[in-house]
Amino acid sequence: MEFEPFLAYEASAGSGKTFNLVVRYLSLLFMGENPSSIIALTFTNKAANEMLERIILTLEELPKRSELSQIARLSGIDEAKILEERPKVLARFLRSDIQISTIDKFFGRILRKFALNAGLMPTFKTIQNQHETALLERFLNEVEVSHSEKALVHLSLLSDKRLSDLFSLLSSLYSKYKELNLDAYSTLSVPDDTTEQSMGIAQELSTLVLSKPLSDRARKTMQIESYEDLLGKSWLQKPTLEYWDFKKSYEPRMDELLHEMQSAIAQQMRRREVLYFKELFSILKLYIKSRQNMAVQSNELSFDDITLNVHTLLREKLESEFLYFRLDSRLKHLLLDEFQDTSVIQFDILRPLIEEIRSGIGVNEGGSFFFVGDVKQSIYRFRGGVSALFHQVAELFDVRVEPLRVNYRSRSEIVDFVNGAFEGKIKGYIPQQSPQTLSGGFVEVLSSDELLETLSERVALLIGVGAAPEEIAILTATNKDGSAVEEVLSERGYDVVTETTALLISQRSVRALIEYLRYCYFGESIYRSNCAALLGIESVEIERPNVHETVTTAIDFIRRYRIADKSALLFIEALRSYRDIEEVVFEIDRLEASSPQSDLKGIRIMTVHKSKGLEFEHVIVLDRLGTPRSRSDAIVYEYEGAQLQGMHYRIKGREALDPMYAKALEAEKRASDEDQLNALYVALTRAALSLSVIAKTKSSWFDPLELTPSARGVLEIKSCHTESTIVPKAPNFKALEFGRQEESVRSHKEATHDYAAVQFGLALHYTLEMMGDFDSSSMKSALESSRNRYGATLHAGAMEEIEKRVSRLIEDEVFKHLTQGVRYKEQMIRHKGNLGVIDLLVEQENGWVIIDYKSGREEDEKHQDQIARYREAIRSSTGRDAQGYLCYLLEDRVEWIKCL
Ligand SMILES: Nc1ncnc2c1ncn2[C@@H]1O[C@H](COP(=O)(O)OP(=O)(O)OP(=O)(O)O)[C@@H](O)[C@H]1O
Repeated sequence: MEFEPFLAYEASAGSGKTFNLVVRYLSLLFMGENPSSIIALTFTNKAANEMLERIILTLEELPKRSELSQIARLSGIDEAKILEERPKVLARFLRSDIQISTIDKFFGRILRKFALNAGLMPTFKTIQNQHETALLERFLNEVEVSHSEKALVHLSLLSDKRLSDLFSLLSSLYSKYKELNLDAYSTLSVPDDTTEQSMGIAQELSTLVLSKPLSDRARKTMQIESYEDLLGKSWLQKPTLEYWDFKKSYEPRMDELLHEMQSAIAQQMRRREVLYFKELFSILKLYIKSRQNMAVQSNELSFDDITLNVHTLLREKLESEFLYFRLDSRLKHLLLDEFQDTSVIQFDILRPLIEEIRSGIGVNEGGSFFFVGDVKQSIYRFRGGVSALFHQVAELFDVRVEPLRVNYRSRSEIVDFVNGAFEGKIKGYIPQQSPQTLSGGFVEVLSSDELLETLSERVALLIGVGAAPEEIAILTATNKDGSAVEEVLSERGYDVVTETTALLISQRSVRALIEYLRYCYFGESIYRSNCAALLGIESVEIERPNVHETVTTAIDFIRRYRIADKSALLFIEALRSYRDIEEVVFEIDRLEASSPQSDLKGIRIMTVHKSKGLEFEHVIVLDRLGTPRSRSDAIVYEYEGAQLQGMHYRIKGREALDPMYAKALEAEKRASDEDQLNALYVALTRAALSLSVIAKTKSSWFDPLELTPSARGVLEIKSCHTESTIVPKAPNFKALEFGRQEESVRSHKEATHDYAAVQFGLALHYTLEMMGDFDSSSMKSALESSRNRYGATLHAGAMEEIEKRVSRLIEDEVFKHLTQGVRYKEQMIRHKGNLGVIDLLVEQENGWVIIDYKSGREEDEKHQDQIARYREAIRSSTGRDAQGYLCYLLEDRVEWIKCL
């Protein structure tokens, strides 16, 4: 293998595209290239951060990394020499202006450089979305000034849309307006109105048909009250009237009239379309103007604003040579990840840069262009991503495209499952191979109508067998579903990481720092107390300093309180871009940067879209919680490869009358089916060790894959869960819930690697939890609930065994004695940062009794420690004595251990 300057990998998930990109990046470094001459771009912040982390980690651990041999092969430098050079290369890399970022941020940097040429201030802020109401106000103002109110109202009427819907349509058109010819409709003549003509033909047809002997229902449907009524007739959509009840009375004249009427109606629809686009485009122009003015005035730009401004600047205003001379004369190597999601406009901006590299002249001599992607994972069509671009670009720049066939991410059971699910479903799907070293893994497809319940059980099971929370990712279809999952899991005591909790400003160390800076600025003691509470200490001793230098103040603080985790350091970095402390205290809540993955503790919850490019040990993909909304976009876009060929106005029933429209609609449907399959492909290819798919029994998101409930492989856990807390948490005891079943935390306690035993333990606990009283009638109904819930996953005879053990328990004299008093089942406690569930807590006259059930005798000592912790927690929070018992519900007896 030698270094090929122009190369692309088009390959399936987990086949090492990003891996190879990192290898290539590092090879360039070892070949002596300056880090600032290499740009590596990807789509999401997460992916960019991960790429950076991967590069640093690989450099740090190079001697034992598999990348080493690859770098040696690619760069032609031998391994010993590479290792010798490593400290130097790492030091230089860390000192350089590293250009690894999202494509949006890269464009942001370009725009900042040329802001004045674009009529903007270089200090502009980037924001997620423009301020809706302010924008609406400005837009309506613009409409008024240009006397276009009528057009707006007309448009609203034509499309039967509320202003807010129209406004979001304008916003989505804004991002692609450069692909549209905004003047295309202004000169187009409007087809004649054919309503009357159609009604005339309809009446003639009606008279003709009604003159024949007909069934009552046929007679009824031939009565036409109005034009709208006519449009609703199902026979209008048919190619001929020689069908159904009309058949007997059919004569050819009927079809002549039908076809004449159909083409008149089709023309009327085209008329509506032309009128619609004329109005829409004139209004769109006003919208674009308001967006642009607003950006200038507020000095805030969204990523769409940035991209469009950069495009105007580079492709319309400046000479590109001049631009790239000024942009960065050092740029020589371009590496693009996830290329399938590049939009036409983004590519158009990058194009001169690639041309420059391709021309290989001057400073670009020896330059390179490398891109990787997977068309099957193209999921940003709605945002303008055009997967067809991949091959077009390869052709345009004469780049060799190579496949990668081996999956290095997922265990073989998962790879086989994914192959089986998508072969024949995704066009041209090539099954992936597994290396021998990655055999095994676990896949299950569960069918359930209680999605969140089943999900909690799966989480409990994974934690129960020893998975660390941060190794688990739950992928949902929408953000809303993610919030529902977050609520359920948090309620059950799990730490979760979502997009919001992953924000840098949500991290405890950063929040403590912010409170401290606020204290410095406002001098109010509340901020000081907040800061202390966040640090878990009595009080913050530092006196309020005189803040001249925010960054230095922040550094002093983190040194003093030893909170220098990665998030705090990254935050210090972010602070540098603020003008002064005043800007920090008022603006910091809008900081959108995320925390490094390694600082985040808890189960990951994210949408499938956000999971692209990422990998996790255990993945649970959850079906849609709600029913999806049906498509109601006003416009049907028609693409030919990456080029937008046309736009059609969506009208119900139009496809039967207008073949061009029918073709476009069909293509759109295919593309949207493909989007759905691609999203599922992304979802099912994130897991390394285990994958659980939780599907609804009806109208499931997974329907296109025709999955059946099944399980394959063995669930084995590689690593052990270690907890590292950066900031000490304040010890507290909090009675969270009474009478709730908390398997999640409970499963911690019966950590066993045997799936059947875990299920048995869970079902036994559940039965005891469900017993209102400890008598046999309560037991019967509790057993019933337990059977419903666990029946399918238990081994044969397990329920009977549970019944036997529970009956023995409720007859047990010690049990009867210990449970005299007020009983709290499944009492959740939090103590010293640890979460636990006491199976049964009894309040007696002379103190508390803690009972913890166990179904087996393994790990005695661990259990005793646990009880000791519970006793301490109860004692310290209630001030009363607590006795702890382990209650072993064994096969042949009940055994008690009193913990001292
Ligand atoms: N040649 C290789 N040798 C060893 N490990 C590899 C190799 N290639 C990839 N891997 C590992 O396999 C996993 C998946 O690789 P990577 O993330 O690069 O795949 P990808 O093709 O970018 O996936 P996706 O399309 O899902 O983004 C990573 O953990 C990576 O370190």
